[in-house]
Amino acid sequence: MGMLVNGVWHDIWYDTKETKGHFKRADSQFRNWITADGTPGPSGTGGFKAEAGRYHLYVSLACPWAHRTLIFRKLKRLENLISVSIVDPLMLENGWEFKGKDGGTIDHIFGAKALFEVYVKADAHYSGRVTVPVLWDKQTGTIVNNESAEIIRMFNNAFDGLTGSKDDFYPMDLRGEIDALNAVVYDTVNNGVYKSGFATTQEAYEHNVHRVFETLDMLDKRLETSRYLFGDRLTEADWRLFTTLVRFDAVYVGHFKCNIRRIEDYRNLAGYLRDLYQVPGIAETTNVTHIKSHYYRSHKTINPTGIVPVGPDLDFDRPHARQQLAKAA
Ligand SMILES: N[C@@H](CCC(=O)N[C@@H](CS)C(=O)NCC(=O)O)C(=O)O
Repeated sequence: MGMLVNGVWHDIWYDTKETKGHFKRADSQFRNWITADGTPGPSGTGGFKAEAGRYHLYVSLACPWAHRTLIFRKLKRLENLISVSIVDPLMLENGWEFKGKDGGTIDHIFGAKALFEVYVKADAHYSGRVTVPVLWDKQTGTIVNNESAEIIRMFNNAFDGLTGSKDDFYPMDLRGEIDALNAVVYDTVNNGVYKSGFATTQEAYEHNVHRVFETLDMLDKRLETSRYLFGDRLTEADWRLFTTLVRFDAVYVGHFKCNIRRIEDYRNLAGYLRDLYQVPGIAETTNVTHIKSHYYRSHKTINPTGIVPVGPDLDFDRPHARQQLAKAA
């Protein structure tokens, strides 16, 4: 674990001294957008036109943020248009590395040993964390964007003219409501589990872990009568929640101490999670071995022995019976 300072790698862990034990996630720095015609998107500059074979995605199969982008690449039929490199699950003194084994790949673009080398190629003076996902432009030789929330929005429609896909996970009439729910789920669930797990004071941990479960309880109620978060329409809000839920019982309950309840204990969230997992293509994007091995072996301050628990027994293929709700709605 570490970061780049003016293009030079330093092996340092998150500093929580100035925030009374609270973990604060830094903002992503590359914020350009791929658009259908290359005009600028909501932030950054233009020049990134949707083209087959031009872009490359760097991901970790362990990372919930990167997982979002793999899901959208799959659902929006972008696999033949956008290539992928997969880092090794262990993130230690060199940060994310390419090992080319056990489900990870080499760096298909540069043959780099570590992801920080790719950041330095984009900006020789980059200072900041070296995170996945990274969306790379082979044509201009730079990082287009390293913020998953924005990458999935690009994938949702920028390439539709090339793929013919009509699926829209951010429909115009729901945008306001999706944004509002995303904000709560991001703060208290997606990032909430990290704020609980990376807390270094009892107070910071307790504050955040209660908020995780307040939101999960609220979502469980919402899903009592609704198949997905917005009725029978699958939206990006569901996929953003999914990548945290699918990791929850395997790592967040134990490793991040989010153990008030398990997802399996929730009447509706448990079936909802299986429903999403069983959407064609999604199981292929989910790698529980990478997930467990990354968290338990990379965060030495939380789990110094690096021992990976054997359980729990997870079976996301069990029936979920949530189709009934869609009919009732
Ligand atoms: N806001 C970013 C967060 C990405 C992120 O924090 N990824 C983690 C892996 S789950 C990472 O690469 N961390 C490395 C580090 O912080 O040094 C996004 O959603 O794309």
